[in-house]
Amino acid sequence: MADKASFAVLVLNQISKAGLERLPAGRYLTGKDLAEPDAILVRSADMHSMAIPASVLAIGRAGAGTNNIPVQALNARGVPVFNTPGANANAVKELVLAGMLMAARRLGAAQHFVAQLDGADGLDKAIEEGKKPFAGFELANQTLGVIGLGKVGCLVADAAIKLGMHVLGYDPDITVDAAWSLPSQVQRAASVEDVLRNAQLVTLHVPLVEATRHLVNADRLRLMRADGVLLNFSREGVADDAAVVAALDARRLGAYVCDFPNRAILRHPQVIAFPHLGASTREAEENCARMVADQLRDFLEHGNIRNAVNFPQVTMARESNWRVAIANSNVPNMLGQISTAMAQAGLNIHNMVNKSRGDMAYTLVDVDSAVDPSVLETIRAIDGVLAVRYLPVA
Ligand SMILES: NC(=O)c1ccc[n+]([C@@H]2O[C@H](COP(=O)([O-])OP(=O)(O)OC[C@H]3O[C@@H](n4cnc5c(N)ncnc54)[C@H](O)[C@@H]3O)[C@@H](O)[C@H]2O)c1
Ligand SMILES: O=C(O)[C@H](O)COP(=O)(O)O
Repeated sequence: MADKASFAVLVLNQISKAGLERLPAGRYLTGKDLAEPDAILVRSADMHSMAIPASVLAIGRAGAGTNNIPVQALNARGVPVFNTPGANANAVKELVLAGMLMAARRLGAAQHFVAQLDGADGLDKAIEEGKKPFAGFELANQTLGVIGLGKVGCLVADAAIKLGMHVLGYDPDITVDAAWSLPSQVQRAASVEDVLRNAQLVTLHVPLVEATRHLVNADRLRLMRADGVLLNFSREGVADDAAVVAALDARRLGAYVCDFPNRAILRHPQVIAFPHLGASTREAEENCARMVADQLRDFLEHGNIRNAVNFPQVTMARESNWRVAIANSNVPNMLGQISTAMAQAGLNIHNMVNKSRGDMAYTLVDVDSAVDPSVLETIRAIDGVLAVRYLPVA
């Protein structure tokens, strides 16, 4: 493990230099072979099967989805999992637009047709004759259903309105900010079924959790129009791909645009698949890397928590040189026990913030003098305390 004034950060995926540069070399050691890291930076690497070292204090996901990270197990260790809400949303929106246009105008098949022409005499005739199967439809005046109106879904809805489409949106837990960001023309759907029944194109922008696994399944696919287009830029598993292929084969669905190829959909003529490219733009990679590095650094050095998927937002400006950060279960009398332990050690609390989210609570305490290690041990021993860190200003 790095000494007190520095931190080791294990980097599991390619993270943009723009972000790694925010972790100054004098204080941060970054690399892919660190045995006892203080933190881990990750994109889509699967961490479920990985033994996460006991030294790890935080995980930073340079992106939105955290289904590749064992968040529940990390809760029990009091380890926050940071992500970067919105930092790659524009990149995904643009690829969704590309996917809709590719499906509507049959661009993949049309390009394939041109690529296999041999350029011999009669090329013009071959082109004019051959283009007939690729006539498509225009997006303007079509209805797009957007399931999940978070950072990506709201941008997609807005872009679709600007293209002259009608938009039907569904999100039972839409945030106030997201609702404010939506154009007034977006219609509110009552259910997933409502969207599938009434939209020609349907795009999915929900996280993969147990409640959204196979959100679009065989029964629900039957509600879609036979020439309908389903777009999945959420995650593999949000749509039941076997059921999608069955619907395509039975001509009950027109096309499937998907960012998560797998054996079920590979080489299907009505599938347009990308190799998980939604966030793969220079801009998105830089945005995500910068955002996650800044959040990780603020946590490691000051205990502040911004954009953790499993912790409340907790930030407090430094007003003294001695800070203690405590993660604990959200149960009664934790604050009382923590402040009693401090008072019994003669520590005067200068400033304090405590917030909870679900089962998790987090406390930052600034005190007026240095904290003896024995006080930290006393706090660690309190039933329900998950993690304790001492963060003196060096
Ligand atoms: N293809 C890619 O490269 C790429 C890039 C970014 C995000 N994603 C995926 O897209 C997901 C969404 O990204 P985001 O940045 O918009 O996240 P977000 O957290 O801002 O939005 C997700 C929205 O889904 C809503 N939701 C959850 N369950 C729902 C349900 N059952 N029905 C309808 N809405 C539901 C939530 O209320 C939230 O508003 C991510 O979790 C990730 O899996 C993929
Ligand atoms: O959830 C996300 O942010 C995207 O799926 C991006 O994944 P990536 O960082 O592996 O490109």
